[in-house]
Amino acid sequence: MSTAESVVAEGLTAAEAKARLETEGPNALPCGPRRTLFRIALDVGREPMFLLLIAAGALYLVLGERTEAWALLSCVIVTIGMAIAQENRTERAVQALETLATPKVDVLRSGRRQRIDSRDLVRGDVFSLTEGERVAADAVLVSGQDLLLDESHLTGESVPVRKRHADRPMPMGEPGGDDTPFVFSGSMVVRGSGLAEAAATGIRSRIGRIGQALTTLEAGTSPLARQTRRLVQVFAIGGLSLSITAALLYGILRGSWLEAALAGITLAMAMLPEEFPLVLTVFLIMGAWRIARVHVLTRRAPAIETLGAATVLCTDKTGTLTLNRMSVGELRAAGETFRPREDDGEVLPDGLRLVLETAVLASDRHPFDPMEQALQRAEGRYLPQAAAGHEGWQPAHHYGLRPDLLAVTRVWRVPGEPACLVATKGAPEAIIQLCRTDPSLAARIRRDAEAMAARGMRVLGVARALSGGSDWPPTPQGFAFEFVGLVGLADPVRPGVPEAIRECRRAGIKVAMITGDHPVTAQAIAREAGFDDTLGVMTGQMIDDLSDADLAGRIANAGIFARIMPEQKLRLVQAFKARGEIVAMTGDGVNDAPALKAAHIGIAMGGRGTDVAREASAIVLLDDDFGSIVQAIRLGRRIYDNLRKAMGFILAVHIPIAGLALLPLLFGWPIVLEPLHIAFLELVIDPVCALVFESESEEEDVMARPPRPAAAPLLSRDLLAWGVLDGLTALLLVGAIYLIGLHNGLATADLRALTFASLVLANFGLILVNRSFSPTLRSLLRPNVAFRWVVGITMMMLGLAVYLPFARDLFDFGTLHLDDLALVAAAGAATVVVLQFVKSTRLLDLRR
Ligand SMILES: Nc1ncnc2c1ncn2[C@@H]1O[C@H](COP(=O)(O)OP(=O)(O)OP(=O)(O)O)[C@@H](O)[C@H]1O
Ligand SMILES: [Cu+]
Repeated sequence: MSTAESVVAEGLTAAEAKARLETEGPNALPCGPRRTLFRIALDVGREPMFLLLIAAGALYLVLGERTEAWALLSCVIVTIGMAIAQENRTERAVQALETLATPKVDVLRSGRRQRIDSRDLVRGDVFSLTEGERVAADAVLVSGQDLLLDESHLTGESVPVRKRHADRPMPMGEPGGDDTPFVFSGSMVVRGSGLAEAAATGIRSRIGRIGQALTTLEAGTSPLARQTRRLVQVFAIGGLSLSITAALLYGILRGSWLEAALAGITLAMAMLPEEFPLVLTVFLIMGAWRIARVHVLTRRAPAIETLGAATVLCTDKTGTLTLNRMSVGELRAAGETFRPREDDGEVLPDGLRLVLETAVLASDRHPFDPMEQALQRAEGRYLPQAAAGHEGWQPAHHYGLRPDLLAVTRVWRVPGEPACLVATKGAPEAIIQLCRTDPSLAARIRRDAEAMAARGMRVLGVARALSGGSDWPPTPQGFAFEFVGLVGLADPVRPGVPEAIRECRRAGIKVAMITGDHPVTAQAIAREAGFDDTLGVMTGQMIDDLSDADLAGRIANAGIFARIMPEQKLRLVQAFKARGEIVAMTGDGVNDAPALKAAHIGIAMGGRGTDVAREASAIVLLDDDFGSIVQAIRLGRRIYDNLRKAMGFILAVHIPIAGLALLPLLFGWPIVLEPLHIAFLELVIDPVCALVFESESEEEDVMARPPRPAAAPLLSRDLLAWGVLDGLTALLLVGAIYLIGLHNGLATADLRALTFASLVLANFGLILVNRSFSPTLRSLLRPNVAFRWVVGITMMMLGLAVYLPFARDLFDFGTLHLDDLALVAAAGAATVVVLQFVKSTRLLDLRR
């Protein structure tokens, strides 16, 4: 404390702090609204099915039919359960940023140390850093002992950085790099302690600014959820008006208003499209699970539907397209070239020793970076003596990678030497700049570097300098560097990537590479990976020089974006979006977060990504493999297809149910479907049947057709027509059986059992013809385990309902005889035959 007090005597006074708190706001990040249990209960209570069941149950109670009433009310529990399960799924995206806030902090106010809520910390406050705690605000360190901070949430660098206190007041700087005095809100103090003067709090802090950028960008609501809601609305309004009309007619014609109400409710239940949202939720949850099996984690359910519509896929290069398994592929200096083949007895030419040695000296001693690891391995192989010789050298200083200078510089104290050795490596342009080489040498270096890059290698320039003192210049530009040579690092393209890219191209998806690497390297890798070579290259510099409108115009002809800074990714996403593309984008760093959030599908890297990137993304790639993205897209298309099939099916099955509830009412025939039957069909049989589509395998052309237009409706005109046709066919067949039974003088209970069973069998027929968009017999018969299960379970439930005395009484079923069963089976078979014939005429295109 003694040092601290000498630097910052007193800290703020209470009055100053209070005034600042009022003008600048609390030191906290805004957090998203949370759903309360009350809200969920309220939403469930508004479910129409819930209300109808309760109404029907209440009417039964009034009518004195206890058993029916309780059976219906137990269905209420089923709806509540389903609704809560559905609610629970929504937006569980935990805000990592929120949890970063520390609750308490020690501050120095008027010379006294006191503990306050971290919310109340203001700019200018002197506060303490403690091991194991997160830093409360962006601040300049004024005293500190042996401080190590984990800044990975800002830099993505998982190795903790060392901090050194400032001995004079200074403005805030950048995160990353050792021995700076700047600490940042949300970083973890890994070791040591200190005092710091707050420079920015709350939303003004760096993490707050990122959080700010994240919340101001619209994530966009799921178009599918919106469409489903509209579908439900249209159907519900239609169904309700029909039900009310029927109830009024019934009441007027027959005079019994209580029964009229019951009939109306029955009809409404029959037509209520409550399965639509249910199926959507289930398919998305199951879809998330399927996608997880190809090592892709879904964080936001809507991403699954959007995946299938993606038109542009922007991907990182290193680690996603390539293995990030670097090896030294070439060394060059003064006309000499060496390409390691890793044979025994290979020797490194003398003229290239210095290149490799210097490159290693410009690396961490225990490197984390795969490039630096590769350099160290090469040194161990070709220069074991040099590696051993550097053991005793002491690291003295370090300059990290910066957007404006793509180079890493390290200063070493050499035992027995008066001067320190400064080694640097980085992008050739950066090294040329550092060495201030004359134009002819610069031109030669560029030529060499490009020749190496053309072989797909990442090229680093290497330079060295000697430095006397211990007073290091603020930037590496302060040293007198001398150019040493070039190192090329090879990073093989991931196996499977060329196939995955070919698949994307066939599926009409444009793949764009976004890389920080040199354009020539990027192009070489693109060629190897099988990118569309008619597309050009754009660099970060070119992008900076273009207006948003020009960028959106030019971007269509580019497939490679090289020397891009993470901050520029957001503009690229927005330019693609301005062209109406559906953009999927990968990223891993903190700076990628706004772009990931802005993309339709943000894809974070699970392996090397930061938490912030993950939180901003819709999906996380667990194995960082490009191939997995393409598999996820393929699954996304399949899930969407299956969802459409299920929606078509649901539309269809409502028609016979509603028809059989309505027609007897109109014509004065015996009523066979009562609320309980309908509840059984609607809450048990239909949803279970709809599940068959979830496990339906993909259409043969799933990756051979262009992405569906983003605005394409879920139920297209053709699919709608097909669904109605399906339903009418089923109604016709089941209605015919009902009339045959009626004609043969069956008792109402027997007729009810017959009709109900035919309805279930016709349902199976509808499943079969809806399983594929294609009319081939093969697609009709392809295996689907779920279908067998559903048929088995449904038949069992039907059997129990018809033959179990208790259930038979509850459902008011008569007996089914053998000839009845034959008729029932015929209903199912006829549905398939008729509709399969219709499908084979190909008058309707169900695919879109
Ligand atoms: N450890 C390092 N030492 C020296 N230079 C480096 C180092 N890391 C990166 N560079 C330089 O900075 C450039 C950009 O690197 P960066 O890591 O930002 O690329 P990136 O965007 O991750 O690229 P990619 O898309 O290939 O993953 C590199 O091409 C290289 O020239
Ligand atoms: Cu329904």
